[in-house]
Amino acid sequence: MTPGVRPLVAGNWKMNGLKASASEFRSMLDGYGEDLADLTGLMVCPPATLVLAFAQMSQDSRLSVGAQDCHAEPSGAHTGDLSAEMLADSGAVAVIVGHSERRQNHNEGDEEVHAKASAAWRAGLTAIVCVGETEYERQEGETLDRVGNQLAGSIPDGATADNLVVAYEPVWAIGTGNTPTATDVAEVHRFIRTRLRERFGAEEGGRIRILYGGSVKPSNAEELLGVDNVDGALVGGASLKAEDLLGIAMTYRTLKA
Ligand SMILES: O=C(CO)COP(=O)(O)O
Repeated sequence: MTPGVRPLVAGNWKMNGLKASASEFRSMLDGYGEDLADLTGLMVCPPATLVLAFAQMSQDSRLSVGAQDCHAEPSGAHTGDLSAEMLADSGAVAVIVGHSERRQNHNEGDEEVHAKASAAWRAGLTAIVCVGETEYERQEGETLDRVGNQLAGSIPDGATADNLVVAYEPVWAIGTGNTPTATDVAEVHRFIRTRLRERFGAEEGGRIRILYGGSVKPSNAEELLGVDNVDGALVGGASLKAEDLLGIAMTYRTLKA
């Protein structure tokens, strides 16, 4: 945690969810009471097909809806792509960019992620920029170099605590059940915090949320979310079950007690 920073627990549904998932979403809405909302922000990033429906359902709640990717251009001849403006128009307030699955499956490099983050800002969305090392890079001792390069290359100038969230997601921890030790998480998050302060100023850089992502579940949330400079979680698999995502958010009851 970072003193004075409201954490965020965000669920990344990836390519999962049909209209029938609305009941799962409604359970999240119902479970996200005012007492929990006082402790942490809660967001669901469903597939783009559900953004509009979920945004409409959550209109009077404090649960927010994000998207998982956007194109860098506002409109044009890009069959199958969606612009940040379209996502904002559908009710998204944030968009994940540079997730490792997009970096790997779609060959997205830092330059493209940078353009997508700029597009998010142009449309008034918060950019959730993902960074993280592969297993090989960790074994070779290259973790901080890799993360440092991704931060420098993927985040445009002008980041603030409102328009940027950084998600540290070690690639080898995603969907594997493996997580780094709390000490390793602390080292990387401290490094990211230092870089953000250097680039965006001590105060603004000190307030930008840095989420941890990779096999977060209710049973390990307390250990991971309690680490210094960990300001919430980006949750994949466990976010598909309302009780698990809420269970992770509820960790803040214990941590703030
Ligand atoms: O990629 C992730 C979130 O963006 C993490 O996924 P898992 O929580 O399934 O490991």
